[in-house]
Amino acid sequence: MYCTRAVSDAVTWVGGNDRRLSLFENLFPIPRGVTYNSYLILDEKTALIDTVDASISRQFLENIMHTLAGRHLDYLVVNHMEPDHCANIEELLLRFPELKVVGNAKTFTLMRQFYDFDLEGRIITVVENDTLSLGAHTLRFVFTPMVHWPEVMMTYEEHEHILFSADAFGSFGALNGHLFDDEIDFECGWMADTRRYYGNIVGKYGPQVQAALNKLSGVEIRMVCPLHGPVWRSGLDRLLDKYRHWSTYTPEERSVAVFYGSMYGDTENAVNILTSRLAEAGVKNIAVYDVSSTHVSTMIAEVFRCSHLVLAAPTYNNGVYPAMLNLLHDMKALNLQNRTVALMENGSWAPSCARQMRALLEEMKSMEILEPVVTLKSALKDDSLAQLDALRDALIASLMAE
Ligand SMILES: Cc1cc2nc3c(=O)[nH]c(=O)nc-3n(C[C@H](O)[C@H](O)[C@H](O)COP(=O)(O)O)c2cc1C
Repeated sequence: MYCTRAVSDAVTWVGGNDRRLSLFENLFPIPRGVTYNSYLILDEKTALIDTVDASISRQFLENIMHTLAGRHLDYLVVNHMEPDHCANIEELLLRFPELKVVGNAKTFTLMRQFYDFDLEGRIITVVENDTLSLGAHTLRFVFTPMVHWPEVMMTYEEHEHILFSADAFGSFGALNGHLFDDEIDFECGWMADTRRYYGNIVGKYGPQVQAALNKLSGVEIRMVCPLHGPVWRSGLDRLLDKYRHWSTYTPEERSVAVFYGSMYGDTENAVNILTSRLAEAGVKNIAVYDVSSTHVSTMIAEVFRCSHLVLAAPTYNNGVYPAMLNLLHDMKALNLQNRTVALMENGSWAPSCARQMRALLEEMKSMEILEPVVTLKSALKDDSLAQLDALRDALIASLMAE
């Protein structure tokens, strides 16, 4: 049975939810599930904006057939060729013999790499700013390469001022009946999932996101329809503000996120003492994560949020504790920059973890390392407490600085 929602009189959401998938991209935990959004526009001509993942094909096809109500599908616009949005192209070509697929040159290169179906006479290749009239509605194609794949474009509908934004402005999380951002409590789960989606999926491509935002800056946008998560119509300014922060690697808040690794609890104990002393000194909202039990995608999202990071870990086989190393590698891979970092190391005979963490941070841009670096030799002792307090003071002074 179909399950659709009206986006406007002419535009219908024909996507669906997957709450069974545990790992998005076989990497990222999605305990709240995920949506695959697709939008059908009915005018003199009919146009579908992107398709969905194979896991929800049945629901998707029922949605489309119901919404079309016997009409033909004229156009399928492919904004993004990632397979979680492309599983149904062939089926649509078979069901609608007159259907034309709209994409750019790179779209069709990727389509031919992924699939074998015959595109002869079935494609319309567009270039930047080309338009396609559906009647009252006109689609304009805005190229946004590397947000986050090379072929990505956004489709701007000029009559209703709707931006179909591909993966940009997307979020993890299944839609629980709600479709619009004003139907959900955004701070309750959604904000964290939107940040985690951005940081891990799009985060590396800040300059390209900036280029896309600049391209769209003069355009009136009343609604943003992404390929995952809610449709944005009320809180658009808030989302754009977040995207400006994230894409320039500017922290959202002056606050501290502590990431620690610990086998026997000694580094953890020192972290607990440091955070207690920070709290006693009035620092609010300190976030603490065990790198061994927290998924790296959650920690990456927190790095995007916070201005100050504390990295605390044991030395392990003359190297950095592996789970901490994983976080640092991910931070580098995702282009993270512009943070203030405090370091704490442990080691029972030759602690060298801080030196190695510092070297990795120096490979990133604009990472300020606070002094002193705290070195523990096994358990924290009275004589190291002064070091810990000095680090606390340095963190507070830096947090309070403009
Ligand atoms: C497999 C393994 C490798 C280690 N390698 C080193 C090392 O290279 N240098 C060092 O000083 N300590 C090394 N240690 C010791 C720990 O870093 C040290 O005991 C530390 O205090 C553990 O902190 P924790 O109590 O927070 O787990 C190693 C420990 C283990 C289990």
